[in-house]
Amino acid sequence: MAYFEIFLALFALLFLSYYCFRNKYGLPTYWPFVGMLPALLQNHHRLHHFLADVLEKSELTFFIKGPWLSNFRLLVTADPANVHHVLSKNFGNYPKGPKFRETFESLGDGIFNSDGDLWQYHRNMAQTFFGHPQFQPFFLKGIWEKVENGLFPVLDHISKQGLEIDLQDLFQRWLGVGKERKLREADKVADDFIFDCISRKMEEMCKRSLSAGQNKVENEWKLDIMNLYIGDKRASSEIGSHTNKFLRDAALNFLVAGRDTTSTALSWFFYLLSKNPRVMSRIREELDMILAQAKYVHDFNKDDKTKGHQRYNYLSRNFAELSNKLIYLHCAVCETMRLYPPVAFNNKAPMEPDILPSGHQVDSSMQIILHIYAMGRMKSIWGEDCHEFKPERWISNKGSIKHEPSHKFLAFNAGPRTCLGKHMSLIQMKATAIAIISNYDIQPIEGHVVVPDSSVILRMKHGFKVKVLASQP
Ligand code: HEM
Repeated sequence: MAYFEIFLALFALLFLSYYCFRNKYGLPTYWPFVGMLPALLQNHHRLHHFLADVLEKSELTFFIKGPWLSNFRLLVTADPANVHHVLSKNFGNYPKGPKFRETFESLGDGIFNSDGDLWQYHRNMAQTFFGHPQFQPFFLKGIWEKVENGLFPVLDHISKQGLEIDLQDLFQRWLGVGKERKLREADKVADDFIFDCISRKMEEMCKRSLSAGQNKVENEWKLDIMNLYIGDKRASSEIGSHTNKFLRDAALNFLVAGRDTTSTALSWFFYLLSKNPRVMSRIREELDMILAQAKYVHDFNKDDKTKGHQRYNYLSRNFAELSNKLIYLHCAVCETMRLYPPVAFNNKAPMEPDILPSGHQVDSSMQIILHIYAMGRMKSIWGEDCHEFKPERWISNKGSIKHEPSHKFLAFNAGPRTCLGKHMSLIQMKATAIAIISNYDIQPIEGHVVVPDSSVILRMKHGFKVKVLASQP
């Protein structure tokens, strides 16, 4: 009997708490002792979507409080004015902070994990490297080689054998072909690989500087970012000595920066195309129109089975001159990253108390989450049709690409820490799209469910299962 009474009392307490504390607007409830933890746990499998719902209902900013006595206090925002304030206007007050560093400890002292002088140092090095006049042609040549030697043979094999594959997995492997792939396997292997590269580079550089003129050596170094670091004379005085560990951290950060983001973006791009055949047709039309304008249609006939291949050959050989004509393709790529930004959120730690443009007060006991995924799905930012995949929203009345400010389209971050690989990855995605769209049809496997994971990199939780067919003329 006593048990029954205890049970009744507990039940009554729970009911009363629910009645008193539940949030009537569908927002997470703040419970005694446990704070908002229950709502987060209940939605952990669809966290980004859940937070987007919450932000839509709460004028774009919401304060999440954890259990009593814990210091779990998160201000989540999708408000472009707040984003602009944190990432640009008051940039100095919002470093990544020590918690970010703890979470991503394996990235060490690389650019992602650093603030202040160390960050500025890495940023300058990377800008010198990516801004080198030889970089762009060097990078483009690398992409086409990777497509022809790495991607086509695999896709041909898959299509001839009629195999089912996970496209997300394929992109991840393809962009991590060869030595880089080892990075995925384990931290230890990653370290061994990078340390090995560093010592080989140091040896090579010593030999070269003994045998060649100094000017020639310096020009070559700039095409390899690690050589740039190793050869940097300011290093020891400005940021401490260039130990192998420091060089390893620098290298790992650049490898991680480009690989997972671009492969994730490409996976969502082909997923959205498979759901929107209209967009796929418009991209093909655009490619054909570019060929027609270039008077490259002379020996095509309608049933020419090599048409796709010829289209690819022409576009890849002339990509540098033609890339600014790929307007619809560019818009489709941006639209993909609006709905599925490869980096789902950005984390900041205020140093001094501040008031955000939305009126929310922040201080050093909190973390701020700039929710990039949610930002792409807010009606107040992108309009009533914000959940639709519509590349046209990126095209201006004059037919050119519409510029959206980076604090509204945050996929590549904004302000002084804007992504340094933005231009590069857009080129890589458009080139890969041309290669695949010209030569293959990607057919999703029926019944396979594609949903985003809850992690910071917005990967597809169960991948993207497809068949690859050689494309019909
Ligand atoms: C679709 C592809 C890409 C997307 C969506 C993307 C997105 C981003 C985002 C959101 C950040 C800010 C991260 C943070 O502050 O925590 C970032 C930073 C960065 N990205 Fe990218 N990125 C992409 C490709 C690349 C590529 C190919 C590179 C070249 C290696 C690159 C290099 C960097 C670097 C060096 C930073 C650090 C900038 C800094 O802290 O000053 N990214 N990127």
